[in-house]
Amino acid sequence: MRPVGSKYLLEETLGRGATGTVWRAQVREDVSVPGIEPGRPVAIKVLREELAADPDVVMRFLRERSVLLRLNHPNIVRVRDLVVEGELLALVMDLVEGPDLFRYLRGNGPFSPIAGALLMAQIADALAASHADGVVHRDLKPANVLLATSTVDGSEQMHPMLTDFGIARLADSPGITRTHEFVGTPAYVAPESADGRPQTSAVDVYGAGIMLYELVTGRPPFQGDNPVAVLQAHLRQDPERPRTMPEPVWTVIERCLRKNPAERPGAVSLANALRVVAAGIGVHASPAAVDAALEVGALLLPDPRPAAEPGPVEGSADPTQVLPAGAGYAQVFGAEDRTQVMSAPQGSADRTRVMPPMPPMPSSAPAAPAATPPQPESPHPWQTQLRAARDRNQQTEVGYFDPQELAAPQVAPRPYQRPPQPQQPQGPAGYAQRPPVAPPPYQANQGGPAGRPAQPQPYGQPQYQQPQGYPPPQPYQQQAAPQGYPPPAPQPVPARRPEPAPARRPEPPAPQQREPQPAREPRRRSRNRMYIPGLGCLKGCLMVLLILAVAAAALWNFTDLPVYWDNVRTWFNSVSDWFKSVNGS
Ligand SMILES: Nc1ncnc2c1ncn2[C@@H]1O[C@H](COP(=O)(O)OP(=O)(O)OP(=O)(O)O)[C@@H](O)[C@H]1O
Repeated sequence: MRPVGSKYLLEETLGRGATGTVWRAQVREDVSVPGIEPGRPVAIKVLREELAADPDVVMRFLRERSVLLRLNHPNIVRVRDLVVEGELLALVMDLVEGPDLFRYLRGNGPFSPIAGALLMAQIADALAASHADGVVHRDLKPANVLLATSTVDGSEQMHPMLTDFGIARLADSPGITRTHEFVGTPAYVAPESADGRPQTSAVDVYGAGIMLYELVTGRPPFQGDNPVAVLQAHLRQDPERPRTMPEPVWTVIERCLRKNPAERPGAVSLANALRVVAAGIGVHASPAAVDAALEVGALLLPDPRPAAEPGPVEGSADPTQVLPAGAGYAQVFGAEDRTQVMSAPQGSADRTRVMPPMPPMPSSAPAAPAATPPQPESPHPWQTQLRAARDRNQQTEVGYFDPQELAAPQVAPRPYQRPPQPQQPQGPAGYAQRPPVAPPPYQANQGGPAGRPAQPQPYGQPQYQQPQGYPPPQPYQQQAAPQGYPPPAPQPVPARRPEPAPARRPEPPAPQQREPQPAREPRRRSRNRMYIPGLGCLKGCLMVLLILAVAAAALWNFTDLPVYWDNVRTWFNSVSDWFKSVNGS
């Protein structure tokens, strides 16, 4: 066993990411660490040398210590200790026995919409708690959700736990990232992060929307040949509703993926909405639950700022990590942004900006004032690290882009500012009137129990599993992609996945500020679809027989065939008569 710091012994590697290596470890017998029972194994994330050698990262590490240690929620992996010793930076966490969600998805295929919604509801709970504490995750993705498994009454249960809080921000240091780089994972990066606008907790809600889409379909909504293409898709493309996705699930995803962060729901309302959706799309959902699910848009309000928000923590080293009690935006904006320790040019935005200049977006996102274009710099050694061979393909990236392509920077960043304030309710105003709803529309493929309670609950593995028809893990397999970015996944929805019954209400119209798109006619299908093996072959055979019959009739009527046929019969009769006469004699 390898010692790390003076208190821990590393046992074995659990995995490696862009920011460090995670080890299974133990506390030395002769020391005691608050919160860690003696003998209990822990997970230790040893940050990469580049990070540990960066004085700015060390400074952040120390400053954010109290915040990271304070995050305490059933769906957040608890950080127990931060080690800063010599050249070593490490986070000591609770050890989670179980796969991460990325691996689970790759091995088991997508979740049913109900299971996906309930899983994301728990992750939204975790986000709500951290946002209330002023902490934005900034790197939400399946690889950062660990599934704690336990056996209850003989069945395996899973419990999602969000990890890597604050790590993206730690890595987002001037010594590590440079003017044209960003920290994040392109498939999950919010548009405002991609083009350098200020980031708020809405970036996490965007990431949650991407994740929900991926949980239910098996692939993220925006893909491209390279990171820039993916980021451009985040900025410009509207996500497309998959054919098989229930309407309420799509409503939630579409709202989370709004280009304008102010139009996205807060994490609290997202969690509530997801539970309402899960309760209303099951086979046995009551009409009231179905109705509620179809009206879920009305629940997706921007951050409602619950009354029980914590005030500023006395003595907090980094006030921007903590929500000022009762403070509005003006107060936060008016305060000096102490997190801006980066040596960015005056007036530049968060250095997480990376995108090349984009034409004005169709969304209502506020236009950015132009500023001095950043100066070119040579690639940082950190990039070399990122290009190194990895055993995973959902790496957090520090991207580097041609400065000529960069978008003009904007106002100073507020990476940890208050989440968006409540705005006008984003109710169903923008949606078509809902026609009368009869029976639950998603009965065809939902297996949820009747009236599933809208509350967090442990997930049994069977609930999540989509045992049939999921394509093998090609969508996630590493392909030749620059900088280790996950390659675009193939499109197919699992072939044998049952489809939901046709939607009972018209497609909601595209949000007002989006580019007009040709309306897609919902595919009409019989309500009682049944798959009969060999039906296609049978139809083909019948068709061939029909053609032969028509051809024979035509030959008979329009050619001399009857004459030839009479001749043949005559010859046949004379031959048979001859045989009879021979036999008779
Ligand atoms: N607390 C933990 N308990 C058990 N395993 C963990 C824990 N934290 C991380 N791991 C495992 O370690 C591996 C690497 O974790 P890490 O967070 O570095 O990966 P990552 O999220 O893919 O990296 P990055 O986001 O930096 O690209 C993951 O596969 C995860 O399963």
